[in-house]
Amino acid sequence: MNPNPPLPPIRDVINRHGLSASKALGQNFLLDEQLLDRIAAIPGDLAGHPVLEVGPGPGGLTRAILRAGGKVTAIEMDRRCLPALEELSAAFPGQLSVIEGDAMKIDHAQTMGAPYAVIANLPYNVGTALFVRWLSGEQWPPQWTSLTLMFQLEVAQRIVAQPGTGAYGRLAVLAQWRSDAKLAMKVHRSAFTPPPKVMSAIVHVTPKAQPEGVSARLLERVTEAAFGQRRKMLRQSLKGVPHALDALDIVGIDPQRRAETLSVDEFVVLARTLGTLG
Ligand SMILES: C[S@@+](CC[C@H](N)C(=O)[O-])C[C@H]1O[C@@H](n2cnc3c(N)ncnc32)[C@H](O)[C@@H]1O
Repeated sequence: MNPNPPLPPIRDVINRHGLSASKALGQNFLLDEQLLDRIAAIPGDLAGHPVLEVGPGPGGLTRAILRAGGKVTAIEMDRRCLPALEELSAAFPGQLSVIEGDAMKIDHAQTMGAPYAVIANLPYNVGTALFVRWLSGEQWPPQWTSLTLMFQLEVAQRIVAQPGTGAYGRLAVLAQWRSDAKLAMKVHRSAFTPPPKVMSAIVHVTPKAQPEGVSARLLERVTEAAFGQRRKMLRQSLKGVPHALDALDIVGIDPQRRAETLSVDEFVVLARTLGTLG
């Protein structure tokens, strides 16, 4: 492995391959190599570790992951980026394979075959949809060992939010009930080319043991109903979920409380009890 082959600045790669940023594909590129190396360090030691990178674009973050020793499988939708990624693959022999396609339509676990870290700087809508997918599987622990993902700052804050705050909701419960989710780094909008309108942040998620006897699907059902009418009391918002009011009674949660006052653990206990009543 050659950790530091000489590479042209990313800006030159972008210019040489005519990779003008496409708004439709949510392209905001990171060019600062020091920043990229710091992002690639967030998951911990990547030497020899399989990494799934979604949306490599011209390969800025990709080269940082390769320098850190990761064995990268990168899924990119924009075929204009493929020649630049091929150059990167040649500079790091045997370390990078590129799949042209839509990451939403690809089975990641099957593609990777072994435990893998996920690293991605994606457009907001795709990032959130994939995040929900990575966290929603019934199989736990999942095949991914960590998620290191760039989000709009406001979305990152919703992921790590604590009860009693306006940001606390479905995303927080989903991210925290069987994972640790941390806001690892804020990234100023000026770090991107072109700069987006809002600030960004990187969230780092690692799986932890799943609480016994709780179905991911049932927990999702409860949080969807509870936060779907977040200003209402639970006795109102959970009315449509069979046995939910009985479950509140059994576990001793006051039905006059609102969703945002319940801790993640309380949601877990509620879903576990619901599972025994169905
Ligand atoms: C915000 S840019 C980031 C590019 C690069 N990783 C960086 O950090 O500079 C997002 C990239 O994701 C790609 N992309 C968008 N939607 C995608 C999808 N559904 N599947 C795979 N790649 C996608 C875009 O083409 C673009 O290259």
